[in-house]
Amino acid sequence: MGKQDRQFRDSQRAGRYVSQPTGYRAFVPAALPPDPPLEISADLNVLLSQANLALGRLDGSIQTLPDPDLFVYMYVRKEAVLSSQIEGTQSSLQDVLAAEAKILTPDRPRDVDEVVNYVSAMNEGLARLAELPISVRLIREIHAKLLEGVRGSHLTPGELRTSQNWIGPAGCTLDEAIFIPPPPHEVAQHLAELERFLHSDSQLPLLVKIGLAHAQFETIHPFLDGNGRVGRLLITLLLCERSVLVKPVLYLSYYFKRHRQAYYDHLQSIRDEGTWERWLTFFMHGVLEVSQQATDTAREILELRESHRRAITDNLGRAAGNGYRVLEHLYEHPIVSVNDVKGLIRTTYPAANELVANLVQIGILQEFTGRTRNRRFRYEEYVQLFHDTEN
Ligand SMILES: Nc1ncnc2c1ncn2[C@@H]1O[C@H](COP(=O)(O)OP(=O)(O)OP(=O)(O)O)[C@@H](O)[C@H]1O
Repeated sequence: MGKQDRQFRDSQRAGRYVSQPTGYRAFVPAALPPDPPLEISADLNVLLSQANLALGRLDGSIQTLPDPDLFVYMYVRKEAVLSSQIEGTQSSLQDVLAAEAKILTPDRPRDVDEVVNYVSAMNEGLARLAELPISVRLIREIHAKLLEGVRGSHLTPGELRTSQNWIGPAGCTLDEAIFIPPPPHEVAQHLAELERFLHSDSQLPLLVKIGLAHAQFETIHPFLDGNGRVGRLLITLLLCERSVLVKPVLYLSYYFKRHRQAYYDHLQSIRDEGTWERWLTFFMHGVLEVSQQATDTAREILELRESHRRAITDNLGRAAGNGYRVLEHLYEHPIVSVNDVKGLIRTTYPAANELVANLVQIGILQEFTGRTRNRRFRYEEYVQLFHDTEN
């Protein structure tokens, strides 16, 4: 086959641009898997094994934690913050923790609710997996949750789009678009094909399947808003559904955010040049890098917990038992008030106040509102473990 023929064939591999009656050209994706079939080079194969190993190690390190659920809390919030930050949302992890602890500050970013919704969408999606496979129906439910009452909520949450959308610089017109996804009447059909691919017993390695599925989802762009976030949620849900991870602890959005332009460019060149393998290489690098980092985080959490348990044993005397209870609680609720502690250990206000003062004294908690009433205390070192990779 000549060079030009090959170029033409590759440009049609992921789909084709089709002229629409009103004059513009929309991209109509071809069903997965790619045809001509993927060529998994020796290098990509090595990377795939490394990514698989790193994911396995991450999964193992979470499962050996004394109470895995306790430690998942921050991973989910971190992924939610990063995925929402890729474009637009300004909220940080600290803002989300404060919002969840119901701390109202005048400078609270308005878009923090978006991240809180992302957390709910992730948790509900994971819970639904017990009853429902990953399907168009589940994706729509997740979308509805994600957009409930926030940015884009006027854009039909949970409903597939019925008009043409496009991707390009903010406020650009259809004529100026970088990319025009398939016309609205085809969306349901392309999503159904994607669902079939996900449930087919093709021999492709699971990570390859997930990488292909994410890119295909972004190409279909089935909603008027939130496509990026739903597509990234889909990655985590697939990893959990297929039991690659027992818990949602991979914050891959960290990688997409850091390499945002490359992320967008890869998605675009799949469509224009059929470069599925290049995208998969980029994707596997991300899985590898973030898995290793998340495994380190799990080890650091364990070490922190050990050292703080020791500090409690050494300093709290008879109150040590209550100290351990508060410490465990902090992994799921890193911000507490004296009243929270009072309720947790069922004691009097003065006793809870004293315990909190002791925990401040030994460096576990820190008051951060600067107020004398309604004080709030944060488990600072724990929150900091997740902070480094945020910005
Ligand atoms: N050529 C492209 N340029 C930019 N983004 C693209 C491109 N192709 C696909 N995308 C995907 O589209 C997403 C943006 O779509 P949309 O605005 O509907 O999603 P969102 O979740 O509301 O936004 P965002 O991901 O930007 O926060 C990007 O995150 C990316 O995943």
